[in-house]
Amino acid sequence: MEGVIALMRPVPVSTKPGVALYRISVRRSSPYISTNFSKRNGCLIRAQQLDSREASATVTPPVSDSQDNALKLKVWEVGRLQEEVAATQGIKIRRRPPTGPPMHYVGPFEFRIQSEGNTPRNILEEIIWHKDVELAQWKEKKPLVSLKKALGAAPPTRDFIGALRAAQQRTGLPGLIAEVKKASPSRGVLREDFDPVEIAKAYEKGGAACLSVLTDKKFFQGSYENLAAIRNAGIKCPLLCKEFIVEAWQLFYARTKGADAVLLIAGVLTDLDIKYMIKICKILGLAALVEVHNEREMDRVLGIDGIKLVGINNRNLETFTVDISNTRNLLDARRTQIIREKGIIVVGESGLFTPADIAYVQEAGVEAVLVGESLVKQPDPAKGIANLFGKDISV
Ligand SMILES: O=P(O)(O)OC[C@@H](O)[C@@H](O)c1c[nH]c2ccccc12
Repeated sequence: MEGVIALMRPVPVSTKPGVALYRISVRRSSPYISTNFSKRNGCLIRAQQLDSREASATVTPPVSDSQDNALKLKVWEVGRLQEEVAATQGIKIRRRPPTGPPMHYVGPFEFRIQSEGNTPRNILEEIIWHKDVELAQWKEKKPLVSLKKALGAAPPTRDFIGALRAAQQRTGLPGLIAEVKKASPSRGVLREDFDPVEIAKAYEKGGAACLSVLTDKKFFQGSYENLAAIRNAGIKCPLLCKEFIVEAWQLFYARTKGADAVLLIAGVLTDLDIKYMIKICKILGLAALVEVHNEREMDRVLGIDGIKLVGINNRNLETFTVDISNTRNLLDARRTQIIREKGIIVVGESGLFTPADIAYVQEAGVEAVLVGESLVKQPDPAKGIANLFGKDISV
């Protein structure tokens, strides 16, 4: 079941008289299910599967002669299957309907009707749907082949996890991932005079082990230019590309912009997606911070091999409520045992403002923290770090 992933936008790749060949790409993470279909005598025939991984969708001859309708039907069917897979894993975030909101026709008029099915149900879903639209444009501009070429020119990766461990050993406090974050949907603009490189330098000076750089433009006013600028400014802290990743293409892109680590959100990605992306991260030398928010997500992630960094987000990305006791609640004795056995580092994320907050999550078992708002709002973010930890951790 997990091999079934939502399709498809048919792209004509060649047209000979009587035969039309289409490339059909899956919507989700997986380049391995790009499949060619050809149309002969009004029927769709699977012509070639480009990779050995199974794509379970098969195309049956369309009932009508309209190839377009048949494809749309398939898109819908496979999309439904994908949602079923996600639902069995407790994932509530749906992916954008691949064909966009459905059209309705009344006589000669054509219009879209808003319904539960074509309207995002919460902010995270809205972000993910917008990401799908953005991605379609980016991939057109920079197809995977060109990104793969650009990888050769990317700066080398630095050891994100090693930097967190070293900081924790040096200070006896959780290693700090300081976030370069201009704005967020829940808090609005956090800092008007936002100079990402200056902030990053201040974080490094203040003792941050690693940095997190928001790259989402629409909702967080971030950018990949910020990521690349920080990387090129000689900052030594390893960098996390803070993005809403739904496709493997984004991993390649992040790497070409100098990322050392990426975020994978378990509330958005199925187990299969996570496993697949972790493999690609390994190939690219990227660390993966896999983020969970609830017990179900935590247990899914603890069941996946190869994960070394798990973030517990204290903020619910669907409702924006923040509760730092979430970190403690998810780290009960049973899970803590698994985490120790697997050598996982847990990162406490969001809503950390005071030395008492840091002590609280450290007591709960985290070895690293991810902090944005409370640092970025300080006139001098380096001093902000000392205030947050209750002491200077730069030396
Ligand atoms: O600004 P805060 O409350 O310190 O939070 C930082 C970080 O945890 C938060 O930005 C975050 C955690 N997970 C995310 C996923 C996407 C965007 C942002 C986030």
